[in-house]
Amino acid sequence: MSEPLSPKAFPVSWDQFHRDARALAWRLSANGPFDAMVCITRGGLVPAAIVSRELGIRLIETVCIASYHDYQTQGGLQVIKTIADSVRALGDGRKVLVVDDLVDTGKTVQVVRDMLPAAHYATVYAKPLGRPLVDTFVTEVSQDTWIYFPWDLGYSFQPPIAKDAKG
Ligand SMILES: O=P(O)(O)OC[C@H]1O[C@H](OP(=O)(O)OP(=O)(O)O)[C@H](O)[C@@H]1O
Ligand SMILES: O=c1[nH]c(=O)c2nc[nH]c2[nH]1
Ligand SMILES: [Mg+2]
Repeated sequence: MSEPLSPKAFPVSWDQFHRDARALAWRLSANGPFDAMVCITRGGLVPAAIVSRELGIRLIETVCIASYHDYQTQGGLQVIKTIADSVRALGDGRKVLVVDDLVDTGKTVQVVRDMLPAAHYATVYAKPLGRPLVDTFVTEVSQDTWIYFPWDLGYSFQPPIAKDAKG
């Protein structure tokens, strides 16, 4: 793996992610009710499970987009699967909630906004460049921060902070 491009790290535990996703659901409860949810895979699958449970949303669809192919480097956006007809049949998306784990540059959310312009866009975390593209989020981190999600992490030895200390 190459050196991180973002110097700051924001690691998120499962507990913290659950709390933050539930906080997102609390905020969204003022905007609903929603007839359907679209989650942007894969990262959006996890908050989608938590938010749909809290808000009682049963029609859940995916839009499958990949863009970060090489760790922290964004490549061309690939739409692997577009939004299903069951959601398109609801119109321009006025009562549809679109969920993702985070918005960074905003390019991913923009692609979905072009498909469903009137939907409500929500992410758990946001960075400044992408923030204007979402309607609701919980926590903002700086643009030079990389968010480490619990599904990408494992337990490993941490060297002590002081260079001469022994672990
Ligand atoms: O705002 P942007 O700069 O477009 O980046 C945000 C997107 O990047 C990540 O997805 P990724 O493409 O890495 O795929 P994944 O969800 O399958 O991990 C993340 O889950 C967001 O969907
Ligand atoms: O795990 C991730 N952390 C991030 O900060 C990020 N930004 C875009 N894509 C991302 N994936
Ligand atoms: Mg994603």
